[in-house]
Amino acid sequence: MSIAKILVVEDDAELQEALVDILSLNQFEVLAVSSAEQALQALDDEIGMVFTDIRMDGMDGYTLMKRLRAYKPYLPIVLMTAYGTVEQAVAAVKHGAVDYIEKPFEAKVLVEKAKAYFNRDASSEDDFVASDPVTVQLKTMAQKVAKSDASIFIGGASGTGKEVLARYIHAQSDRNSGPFVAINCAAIPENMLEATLFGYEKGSFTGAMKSMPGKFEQAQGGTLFLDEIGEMKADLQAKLLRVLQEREVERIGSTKTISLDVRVLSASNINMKQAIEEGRFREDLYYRLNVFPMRLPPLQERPKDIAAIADRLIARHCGVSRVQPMITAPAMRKLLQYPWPGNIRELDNVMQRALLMMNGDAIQESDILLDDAMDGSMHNFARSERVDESQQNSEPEFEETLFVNDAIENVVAPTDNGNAVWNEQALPVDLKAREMQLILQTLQQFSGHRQKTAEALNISPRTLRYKIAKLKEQGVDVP
Ligand SMILES: Nc1ncnc2c1ncn2[C@@H]1O[C@H](COP(=O)(O)OP(=O)(O)OP(=O)(O)O)[C@@H](O)[C@H]1O
Repeated sequence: MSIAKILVVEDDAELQEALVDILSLNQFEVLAVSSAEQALQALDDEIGMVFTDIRMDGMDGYTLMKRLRAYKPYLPIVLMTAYGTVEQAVAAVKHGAVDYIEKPFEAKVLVEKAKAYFNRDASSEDDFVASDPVTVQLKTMAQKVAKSDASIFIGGASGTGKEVLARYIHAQSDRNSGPFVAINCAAIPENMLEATLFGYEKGSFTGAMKSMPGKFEQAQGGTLFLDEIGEMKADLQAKLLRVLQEREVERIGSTKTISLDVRVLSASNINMKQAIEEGRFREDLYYRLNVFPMRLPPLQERPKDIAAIADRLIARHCGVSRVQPMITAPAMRKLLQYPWPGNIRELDNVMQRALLMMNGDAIQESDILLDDAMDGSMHNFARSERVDESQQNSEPEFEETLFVNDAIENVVAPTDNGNAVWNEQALPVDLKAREMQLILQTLQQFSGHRQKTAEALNISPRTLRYKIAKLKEQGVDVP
């Protein structure tokens, strides 16, 4: 839960005290100051909303609002206005205040405003948003099964929310005061996965400088979530099965057994039945993990989730200090018509882009930049280049705008050795950055082979050379 506070700026001591009491009684954290100057000093990342008086000695509420806006463009600011200044307050709303309250006001009006603008339900990352009948049913099932210690296997494509569901099950269980430990079995180097899961003693292998508890031990009293379990190699599958059967673990290099009180949840996006048939996954282990199977359908199969999850993602990215924009009907229609191959993770990216693109207080259809449209633009772009080249220009024509350069700066993160690496997380919204990403991925795919990369991208080797030179200028490590 966020520790964000409401800042109250009021020079009338009695009124200030009353405001603090009302808000505190309604579970808000409050910080009160008596002047605009003090408010500017008090401003920090914990301030999630401001109620300010307008007429104060020194700097007035309007000026304060403008100054606050400069620091924090999305901070909700509510002006408290006396009779006679309402018109000005209305004008101020046009210039950035989210609302105003006319004095004298009832306590409930103050609380309503606080709830409306401050109460961004970042309530919990653990909450599993479900609005579609399919997921509503799944959620009800999760609540019931959470109360037992049964192992649950969650199937579903990448980005459908398997980890979110696992966290939700933990949160709903009697183990929720214990730890939730998640490990992605595919992300840990094969030779380290055993040590990571079971722990090791100092000196048990080269590099084991000190003893370390494994994920099983770390999850004592709580839940261990084994993600991408389908990627686990056969010998480790056998060891995992033994640990699950005996409910005890031995660290590598130790003969001491440690009893376990851990509930195991697991997930995979591969077809486990097929993996078993092909001998890649042990059937006995699968049945131990799969006491209670759950499956998250692709987002496309639960369209009623789209609006609810989009709202939650927006709230998450706006945090407590930005007014949450609404999604216009045409924008929502666009979201509903898209097939979402990347599921909720892709929806998340699209919402983040929309928040960057939007102007005003609502997300418009044009702010929704879908991946396939972006890839499409990339191909159109490549085609238009070929036309340029056929005109025998000595150098390809590119719109190298400042925006492009900014975008590249955002997607490359410098490393310790001064080189830059591609930072997928920081990928911004514009098409050029996507284009550059595509070039790098294709280069990697063909181990840096220029000719093959150019062919795969359907651009000429000369264009590719030009683009690589541009990337290198930006400090990107090109394979
Ligand atoms: N029901 C939901 N409500 C809100 N956010 C969700 C929901 N489901 C997924 N998300 C968000 O979508 C993103 C992907 O979810 P998650 O990591 O749980 O997917 P996954 O199926 O485990 O993916 P992978 O198989 O790639 O590990 C996360 O940002 C998560 O917070």
